[in-house]
This record gives sequence, structure tokens and C-alpha cells, in this order.
Amino acid sequence: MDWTFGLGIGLLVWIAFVFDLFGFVARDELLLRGLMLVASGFYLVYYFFVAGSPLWDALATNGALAGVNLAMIFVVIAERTTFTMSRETRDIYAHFPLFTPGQFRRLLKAAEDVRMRAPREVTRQGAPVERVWFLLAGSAEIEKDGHRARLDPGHFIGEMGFLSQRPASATVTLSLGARALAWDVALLARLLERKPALRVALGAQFNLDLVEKLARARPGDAPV
Ligand SMILES: Nc1ncnc2c1ncn2[C@@H]1O[C@@H]2COP(=O)(O)O[C@H]2[C@H]1O
Repeated sequence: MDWTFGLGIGLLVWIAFVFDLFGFVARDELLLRGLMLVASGFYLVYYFFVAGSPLWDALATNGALAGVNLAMIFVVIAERTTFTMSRETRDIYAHFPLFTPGQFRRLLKAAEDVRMRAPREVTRQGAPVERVWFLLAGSAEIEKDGHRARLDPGHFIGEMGFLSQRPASATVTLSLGARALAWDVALLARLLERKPALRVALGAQFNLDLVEKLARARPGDAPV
């Protein structure tokens, strides 16, 4: 095949070099990977045509690298978008605006989705918090020092004890038919240790939840 175009097949290597160069200065992982993938394409064409017969070793190794890069591009896209989430998962994700889709998937994977077949006490005032809960549907009754209040869906339960490493500040009972996500505190702590970005996101989400709970209370309200 005639590759001269007046410039020679070596032009492909220079074009690939420009894409690689822009890739190396890109700060965004997806952009970097995309540019490197395009560069790989030019290299592969070059290796195919540069000699009398294709340079199979170079084609195989560079092709494999391009394949891995392409797979990682799909992973990064999945981490950044909600494309692959079911409608139900997307509805739950709406409660977690401070998480990237990827962080949310990780958090959800560590959770148990529990539906209450009977009212269930999930924290007891003064006792250690065993699980952090997020109420998705139904309601919860909060009882503290004889005062009662209702908690609606969209709030955490047990986050105060988890954050402060103190016993539960109130007794909370989930209603019959309620649905909640539950995280074992030891497993959650381990997960957050391994994933610092997730720890930051969950910390911010807890803060937001506490602000909403505080905003509902009026000065002089009963403690719950
Ligand atoms: N005033 C309040 N308003 C809303 N939720 C509360 C209030 N007090 C306690 N809770 C919740 O009840 C939980 C009891 O266990 P924690 O103290 O770990 O975390 C507490 C909060 O999730």
C-alpha cells in the first residue's frame, strides 16, 4: 500500500505522538485515556503497514494495552454516570447528592436492604450502635428520655453514634413495612478506611443530614 501522501508513513507516529502529548498533560483521567486510545490506533496502523509484513509482536502488545485502556474507559464512564443503574437504584441515589455514581455504588454494595415485617428497634439509647441505617420508606419513631418524635424517609439513623463513637443518643424503632439500608458499623469503618474519598463524601452526607434534622427543631424543643 502506498502510504507516502508526500509525507511518508512515519507521519502516523507523529500524529500518535501529538495525541500522547496532549494525553500526558491532561488532568482528567477520561480525557487522558481517550487521547492515549486514539494514539494507540495510529500506532497500530503504523505497525501494520510500516514493514513488508505486519509487526505482529508490536501489534499484539500495543493492541492488548489499547484493549485494557478501552475497558478502563468503560469503568470510568460507569463510575461517573448513572447509565447502568436501575430506575430503583437511581431513585435511591437521589438521596445521596454528595456521592459520585461510583462512590454510591460502592456504598450500596456494602449495605443490606431491609424491609420490616414487624416494628424493629434499631438503636437503643445508651447502647452501642451496631448498624447505621438509612430510612428509604415508612417511618421511624425516635424516643429519648421519654420524649417521642417521628422521623421521615431520607434520613440516617445511628450516624451520630458512628461519627462520635458514642452510644446511641435515642431509641429508634422502624415501623412495620418500613424499608431501610443498613451498614454494619465495623464493615463500614473498614470500607471508609480503604476509600478516603468515600469517607469524605459520607461525612459530608452525614453533615447535611444533621443540618436538616437540626433545622427541623425549634429552640426549646424536646431533645428529640
Ligand atoms: N433530634 C433528633 N432528630 C432526628 N434524629 C435524631 C435525633 N436525635 C437522635 N436521632 C437519631 O437517632 C439516632 C440514635 O442513635 P445515634 O445517636 O447514633 O444517632 C441518632 C440519630 O440518627
